[in-house]
Amino acid sequence: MIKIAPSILSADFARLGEEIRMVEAAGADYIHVDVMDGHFVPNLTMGPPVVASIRKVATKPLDVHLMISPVDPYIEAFAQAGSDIITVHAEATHHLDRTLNLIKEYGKKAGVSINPATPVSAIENVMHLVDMVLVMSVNPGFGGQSFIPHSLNKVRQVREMINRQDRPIELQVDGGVKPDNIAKIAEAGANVFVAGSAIFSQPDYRAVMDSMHKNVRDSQKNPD
Ligand SMILES: O=C(CO)[C@H](O)[C@H](O)COP(=O)(O)O
Repeated sequence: MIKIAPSILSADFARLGEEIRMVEAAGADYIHVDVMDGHFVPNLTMGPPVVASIRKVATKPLDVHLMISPVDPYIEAFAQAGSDIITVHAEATHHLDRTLNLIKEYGKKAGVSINPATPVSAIENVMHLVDMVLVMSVNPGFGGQSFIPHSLNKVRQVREMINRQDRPIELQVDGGVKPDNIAKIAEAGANVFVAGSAIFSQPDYRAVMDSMHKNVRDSQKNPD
């Protein structure tokens, strides 16, 4: 079973509530919220007040991806705004263990993300603290970029690290995920797929998500 997390970065912000209801009705498992600060990444998006507004509309878990540095001073605000999963970047904090513990102190699921240039070894000593690992398959900052092929090796490496743990940890991939590459990413070991432009650029959100599920199912039936 795979999960799909539409990234609202590519939604029509003037109709955000309606867009969230539409992707949920079309089969979204999580609502992926990209928070960017114009410092850690070269773009600005939204903060806790927007997450709090989304919380009133969304029925699915809010999967909040913080691309901000510093990050610790903002964990409380994003937790209180109604985030369910808070993911931070290994590159964005000097004390990753402390940051992940802070998320857990607020009763939230903790995710850790690594950029394309960061080796998986950067997170091996915090695996016992995380509920999700997010492998970025583009350099974060913008939707609509192309999937970086060497990310597949990192997904395989993280899957091996997860398999060595004694509890389930989700493995999410974000950036350039499309119906035509999702099966390969799933084969590498990912189970949660963030997709922004692939979904929101199409008129029929359900058709895109259905084709993602179908392509993964077909490749599992007929592995090459
Ligand atoms: O975190 C992100 C960018 O930093 C976005 O979630 C990601 O890029 C999704 O967009 P797309 O599916 O269009 O690549």
